Order: sequence, then C-alpha cells, then structure tokens
Amino acid sequence: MPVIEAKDLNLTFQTSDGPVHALKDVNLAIEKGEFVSFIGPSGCGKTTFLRCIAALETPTGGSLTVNGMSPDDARRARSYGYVFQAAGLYPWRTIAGNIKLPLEIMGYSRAEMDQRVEKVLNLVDLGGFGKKFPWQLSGGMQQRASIARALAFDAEILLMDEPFGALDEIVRDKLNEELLKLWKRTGKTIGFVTHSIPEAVYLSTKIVVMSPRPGRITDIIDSTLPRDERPLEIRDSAEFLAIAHRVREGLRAGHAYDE
Ligand SMILES: Nc1ncnc2c1ncn2[C@@H]1O[C@H](COP(=O)(O)OP(=O)(O)OP(=O)(O)O)[C@@H](O)[C@H]1O
Repeated sequence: MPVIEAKDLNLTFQTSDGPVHALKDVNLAIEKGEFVSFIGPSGCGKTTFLRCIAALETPTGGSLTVNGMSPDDARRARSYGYVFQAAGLYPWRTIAGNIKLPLEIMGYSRAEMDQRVEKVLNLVDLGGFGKKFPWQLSGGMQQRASIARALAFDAEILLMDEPFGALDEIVRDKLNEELLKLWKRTGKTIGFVTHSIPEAVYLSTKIVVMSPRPGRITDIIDSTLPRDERPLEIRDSAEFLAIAHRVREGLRAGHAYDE
C-alpha cells in the first residue's frame, strides 16, 4: 500500500479575482521509504499539495490517503513531521525548548522529552547545542534544528517545504548530504519541495515535475542514480546530467502549455 496516494486530486481556491485552479487531476503514489521531490515554477501548487497531505488544505475533488487514512486522521495519528521554508524557531526558547514545544503540548513526560530531544539533535548533528538560543546558531544550523523538531515525534513521513531555499550554495550542499544520511539512517518517507534542479536530482528517488495554471504534474521521473551511495561529485556524472535534462524538459513543456 502506498504511504501517500492521490487520485484525480483537485483543489480550486475561490478568490476575489475568480477561481484559482491550484491542483488539477493530480495522480501520484509514494511508496514507503521513497524520497520524492516536487519541482516547478512559483505558483504550480507544490506547497498546496504538501499542505493537502498535512490536512492544512482541503481538496475540492478526488481522493488523498496518507498511511491509508484521510489526511485528517493521519494528522491525529501524528503520521508526519513538517519543515517549513523558514526555520520558524521561537527566539525566546532554547533549541531544546523549541523541539520540546510540540511534545509539551502532547503531554509527554519530562524524561521522555529529554530523551527525544537528545536523540533528534544527534540525528541532525547538533548534539550539545540544545541550550543555545536560535540567534546563537547559523542559518544552516537553525534549519537543522527545525528538522530536528519535525523529527521529534518519530513520524514515518517527513514533509519539507523548500527547507534550504534561503541558504547559500555551500551550506545547502552540506545539508543535502546530511539529509541523505539522515534519510538512510531513519528509512523515512520524504516529500521535499524545491526550485532547484540539481537539488531535486541529487536527493530524490522520484522527481515530480509540476507546472502552473492549472497546477498539474507534467512528468514523474524514477531516478536511476544509486540509492545508497551519492557523493556530491555524482552531479558531474552523465547519468545525473541526463536526469537533470529530463527535468528541465518537463519544466519547459509545462511552460509552453501555459502560453
Ligand atoms: N489560500 C489561498 N487562497 C487563494 N489562492 C491560493 C491560496 N494558497 C495558494 N493559492 C494559489 O494557488 C496557487 C498555488 O500556490 P502554491 O503556494 O501551492 O505554489 P508553489 O508551487 O508552492 O509556489 P512557490 O514555489 O512560490 O512556493 C498559486 O496561484 C497561489 O496564488
């Protein structure tokens, strides 16, 4: 059974300027343990699709299941963690305090919280930084802390909306490598939104290419790159460039449709 399955999914926003067809006839199945990137120009519905999975938006047509449940039930079952574009850490709380916040709301014991905080900080290589405040960390470290917060529930699915978009390329490369290691260590299913072709190709087992007005899928690419070993240099290989080329073609085709 796919972990996430969309069938003929549609979402139309009613706005004062008329209806906006943010998602049109989206069909997609994501299997357990996959790393799936969503790529496409601004406004093609990437964030909207992730928000539907997280039950933050309600589709206007079709069906969507998460772990075999409705998105609402999956949210109640804590099936996923969500990482937003900006780290979104509370400045008056320490890093550990930020990670604990959702656990506090759920009524976890102090011992359980401490144990989980330590575990997720180690997972993102921030062991020992729990007592620091967000402003004492670099942008890349803050984003790692926000990933740690999303991991605190140990949910099977991790949804990430352009988590590294605001970071410089060197930091982004490093975090891409670390994210792949984390994915391998944890076996989670990851849904990842990006604008970057190299980032999508480097990280993913499956790349979903989308186009705007109406937001729809133009191509789904199953990566042929090895799953286990992906050094950054793989980006110079002919195989990598061939996949990147196909993504670019998909983006171009979507653009032509728009005109
Ligand atoms: N709450 C809303 N009300 C009305 N329109 C919305 C709403 N949320 C999104 N939209 C519209 O739906 C379309 C898809 O938006 P979405 O944010 O999903 O795109 P995106 O691909 O994630 O873009 P970006 O890369 O800029 O984040 C856009 O045209 C957007 O303006």
